Amino acid sequence: MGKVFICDHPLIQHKLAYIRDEKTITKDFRELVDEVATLMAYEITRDIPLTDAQVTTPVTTANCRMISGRMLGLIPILRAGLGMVDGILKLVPAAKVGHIGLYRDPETLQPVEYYVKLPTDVQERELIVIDPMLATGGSANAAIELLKRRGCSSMKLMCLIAAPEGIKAVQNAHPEIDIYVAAIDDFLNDHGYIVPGLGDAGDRLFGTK
Ligand SMILES: O=P(O)(O)OC[C@H]1O[C@H](OP(=O)(O)OP(=O)(O)O)[C@H](O)[C@@H]1O
Ligand SMILES: O=c1cc[nH]c(=O)[nH]1
Ligand SMILES: [Mg+2]
Repeated sequence: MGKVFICDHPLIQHKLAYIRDEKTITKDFRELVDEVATLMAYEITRDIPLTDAQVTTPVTTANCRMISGRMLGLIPILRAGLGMVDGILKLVPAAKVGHIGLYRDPETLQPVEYYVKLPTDVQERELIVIDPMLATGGSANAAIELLKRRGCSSMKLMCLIAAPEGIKAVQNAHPEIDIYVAAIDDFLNDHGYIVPGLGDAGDRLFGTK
């Protein structure tokens, strides 16, 4: 079974409190999500393999370790996943970015696909599927299934806030996937919103409500 990692670094938790706050304006919300994404990227890249390398310093030769192996791919689920991309790219600027456009039908809560554009070598990359909110898990599962259908085999899921229902849904459908979150909240309300959550991440990022 894939693991669930709670990124409980004090800086992440402090910023998450402001992100949740209904008084936080769009500009600050966007900046805070970007900052938390950078901090979470530090955690999610912790197991990237290293190989020995020698570097010539101005003094002598240094035995170093450098990143080797498969390159990263970031897969934000539109729209809200976009808010975390730049923050991760600050740490891994060579990562390529693929976009999966999904919106959740407000009645059925089922994800509706409207856009897909992936790097041509996506199958060869270690992927991070990015979405601030894991509610029912329908959107994350749809994105992961789409990537698997395209031949992708190695991926992690990165969210700011998850509902227990969403974690269960991803674990049932994709038991091998590790999930990184800043917080696991209490439950979903009747409209499929995470409680206490932060409201609609896309609307708060882009000021659409
Ligand atoms: O786990 P789920 O129940 O599928 O819900 C989570 C999804 O809902 C939100 O997207 P939304 O449909 O609001 O689209 P948006 O990002 O364009 O606002 C959120 O960003 C996730 O993609
Ligand atoms: O709480 C929620 C649930 C789904 N999507 C959001 O943006 N927020
Ligand atoms: Mg939304």
